[in-house]
Amino acid sequence: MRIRGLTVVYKTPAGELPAVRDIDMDLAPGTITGLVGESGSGKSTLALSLLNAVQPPGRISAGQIEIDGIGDVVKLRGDKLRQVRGGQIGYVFQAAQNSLNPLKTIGKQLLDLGRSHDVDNLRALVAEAKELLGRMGLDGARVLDSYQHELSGGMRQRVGIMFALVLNAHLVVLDEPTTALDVITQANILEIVRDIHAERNLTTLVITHDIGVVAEVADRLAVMYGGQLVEQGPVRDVLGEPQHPYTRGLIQAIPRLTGDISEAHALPGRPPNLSTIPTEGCVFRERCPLRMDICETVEPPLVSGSGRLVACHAVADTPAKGTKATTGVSGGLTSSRVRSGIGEERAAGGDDVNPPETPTEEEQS
Ligand SMILES: Nc1ncnc2c1ncn2[C@@H]1O[C@H](COP(=O)(O)OP(=O)(O)OP(=O)(O)O)[C@@H](O)[C@H]1O
Repeated sequence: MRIRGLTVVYKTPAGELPAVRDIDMDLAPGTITGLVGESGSGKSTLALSLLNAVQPPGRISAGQIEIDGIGDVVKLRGDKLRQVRGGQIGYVFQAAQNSLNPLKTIGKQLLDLGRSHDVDNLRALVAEAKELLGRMGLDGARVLDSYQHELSGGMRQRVGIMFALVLNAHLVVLDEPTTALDVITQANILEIVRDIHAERNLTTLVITHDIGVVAEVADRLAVMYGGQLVEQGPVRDVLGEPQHPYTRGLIQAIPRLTGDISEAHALPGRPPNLSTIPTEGCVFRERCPLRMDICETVEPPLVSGSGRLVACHAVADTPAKGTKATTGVSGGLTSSRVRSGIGEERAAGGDDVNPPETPTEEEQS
């Protein structure tokens, strides 16, 4: 999946405001990408766009979402769009454990899904559902005969995953798959996500505000703030050596089991909402310890280096003359790896480092 220039706006009393702005992102086949960010950063809006399922008062106002073999999802309408949803892209909704129909058994809901996708062989569909549920440690026949209130939260979440996969989707989006589950069930669900992803060679996007979840399952990590992607890269690199001050802040806010508890620092301030997202300059500057004058007016481009994409003036450049760089985040940000990556692009491409249209093969791997 290649997302280019994706912008999604919501109609508000102050006019249409972007919740997702000019996003470029690739989901490479066979990878699990984690998308993290605080509440309100635009994760669910981005995820719904992937199915062209943003509802009024929202709409996709610009961009393309190309999927191999399908084309641009943004342009799909009617029957074709309905077939792609579920058939090619499976979606496990936020709080999936509460999104089942309370008045119908799971089996009845499965048959409804099959009929709405013109599945001829409903018996085979039921067999596939049982097999998937069995694969996730459940008694398929019993679950299909149950109403949602007869199942635990973890069981319902597994039913949600079954619904996303039963039509053989190859691209799967899981929105907060483990929220509201206890830690044991959480670990269990993540193991299932990993196993089924590998077995079926899926392309998976896991949306979460919990970096721990991403560390468990993802190959790649994308960090979102104020409707924009501020850092992307291989999960180990981003977590091991975060470069954007927001990513660093998110990681520093996690309390450790070992070491000094006082080492965990909450990110100061609050994330912006639609009406307070800055319309020029850097979206993160209000909370940034490395804020410089340039951040007020110039939006930092997403710059690539060493397989990483980062949108930060402080990472991309030494502070320009006359700017006031505030220190406070140490290490990593000015690492020679980033500098040399950016330096190489400058040498090759002139003064301006523009966001790359397509990440290189090295970046994707
Ligand atoms: N139907 C809507 N109408 C107006 N604004 C909306 C609507 N849905 C979302 N928004 C706004 O869009 C922004 C992004 O919301 P979104 O739900 O995509 O974020 P999120 O990162 O998924 O948050 P959460 O983790 O809380 O679900 C927020 O400022 C939110 O208030």
